Amino acid sequence: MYGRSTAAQAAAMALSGVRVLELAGLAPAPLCGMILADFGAQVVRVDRPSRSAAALAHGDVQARGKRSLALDLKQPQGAAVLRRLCGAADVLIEPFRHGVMERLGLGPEVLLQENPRLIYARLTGFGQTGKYAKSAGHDINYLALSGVLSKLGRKNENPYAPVNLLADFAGGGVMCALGIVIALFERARSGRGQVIDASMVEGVAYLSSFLWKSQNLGLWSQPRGENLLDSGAPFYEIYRTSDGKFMAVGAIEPKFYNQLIKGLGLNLDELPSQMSFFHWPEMKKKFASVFAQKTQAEWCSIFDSTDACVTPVLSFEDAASHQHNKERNSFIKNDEEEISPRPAPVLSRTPAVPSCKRDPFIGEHTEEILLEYGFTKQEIDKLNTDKAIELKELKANL
Ligand SMILES: C[C@H](CCC[C@H](C)C(=O)SCCNC(=O)CCNC(=O)[C@H](O)C(C)(C)COP(=O)(O)OP(=O)(O)OC[C@H]1O[C@@H](n2cnc3c(N)ncnc32)[C@H](O)[C@@H]1OP(=O)(O)O)[C@H]1CC[C@H]2[C@@H]3[C@H](O)C[C@@H]4C[C@H](O)CC[C@]4(C)[C@H]3C[C@H](O)[C@]12C
Repeated sequence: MYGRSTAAQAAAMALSGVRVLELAGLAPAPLCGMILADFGAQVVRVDRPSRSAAALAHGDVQARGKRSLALDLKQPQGAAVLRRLCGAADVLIEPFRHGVMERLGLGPEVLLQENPRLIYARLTGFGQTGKYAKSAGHDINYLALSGVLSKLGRKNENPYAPVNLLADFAGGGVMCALGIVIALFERARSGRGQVIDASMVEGVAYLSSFLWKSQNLGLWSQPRGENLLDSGAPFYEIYRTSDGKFMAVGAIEPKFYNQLIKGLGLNLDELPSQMSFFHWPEMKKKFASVFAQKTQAEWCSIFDSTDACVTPVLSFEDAASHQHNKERNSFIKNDEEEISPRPAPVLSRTPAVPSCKRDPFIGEHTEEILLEYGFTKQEIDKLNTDKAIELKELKANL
């Protein structure tokens, strides 16, 4: 089931024994559940029965280490099953708009009444209150409303959202996982659960505290795309090489900047001062013309052993096979030969031991999970007959 480590190491993981119910949703909640599973939690993903079209739309590519229970929450019997599961669980992650769980009779008041130790995590875009609480949205909308998107993008171009990494994942899935771990820690002292209102707008805004707190440092006094860290500075930029690849330059401090200039074969005395904003565009052109003269590999051989803060921009394939990342086993391969990043951070004594198994089919573990949570075979058969659940008979690969 687990990585190349032993089952004993898996049992020793930091979150071992924590029971999590993750209601199937889009991107952010599945990452939250995967993080908890990677660090040892027993995560059950509650899927819509596969016969529902919506089930397919929520293909969970972050399903590592999870099991799947197919349950129709729209049926009273289905909602009753979830209530019973929550009575014996530690964490519930719900990824729906405000009001959905209440309509299902599964709001926090009900579930926390029945299990005061439950940690009820509500991962939304806009939060449980406020003008947009019931509005649909996606990463780009939350990033926009947080103010962060206005700071991203090059001079004279529209603001740029970096895929759906910042709001969905950094400000959503990861922030929610942090909230759950904090609540679990607090429960060890108080014995009580609580509701986590994880808004992606606020999560990504919180991540940007440095931008807010550094407004008066002169770091952001220029228009977007003309500042030190937002593609304005020639020494904090990306340059194309002669073979059409790229090098990332982050030589901020003068001691590193001097090594950059040396590596480029330029003369510091013949260049404007490093922090001369006015000269940055012409310096950028100069650096670009120099980087364009050599291949990425040639620049790596020049800069790899220096503190010039210059690194190759690697594709996923190259990142997984890069010497540094291989030396640290930063990327792992599962039983299906799929490569993906290993869990981070690395804990020295109780590291994450990610599952190597393939992702679960919808409803693959319905019966196993219900039996584990105390349902009888008769109850399960009745639920199946009434189509409140879906049992997945794995067809033997004959
Ligand atoms: C890969 C694409 C997604 C990329 C990430 C994207 C950029 C994001 O930002 S994801 C973050 C979205 N926001 C949130 O998660 C915040 C909180 N959630 C919400 O705001 C909403 O859930 C919503 C806006 C995301 C969706 O709103 P929706 O109205 O659909 O849902 P809710 O209001 O929350 O209500 C849920 C209803 O469902 C009922 N429910 C839930 N569970 C069950 C259950 N077990 N049984 C029964 N019923 C259940 C619940 O009761 C609610 O019912 P009511 O409304 O009646 O109360 C992907 C984005 C789009 C995908 C494509 C698309 O779906 C079309 C194709 C579909 C096909 O099947 C597969 C291919 C697609 C092309 C598909 C491919 C990809 O998945 C996408 C591109």
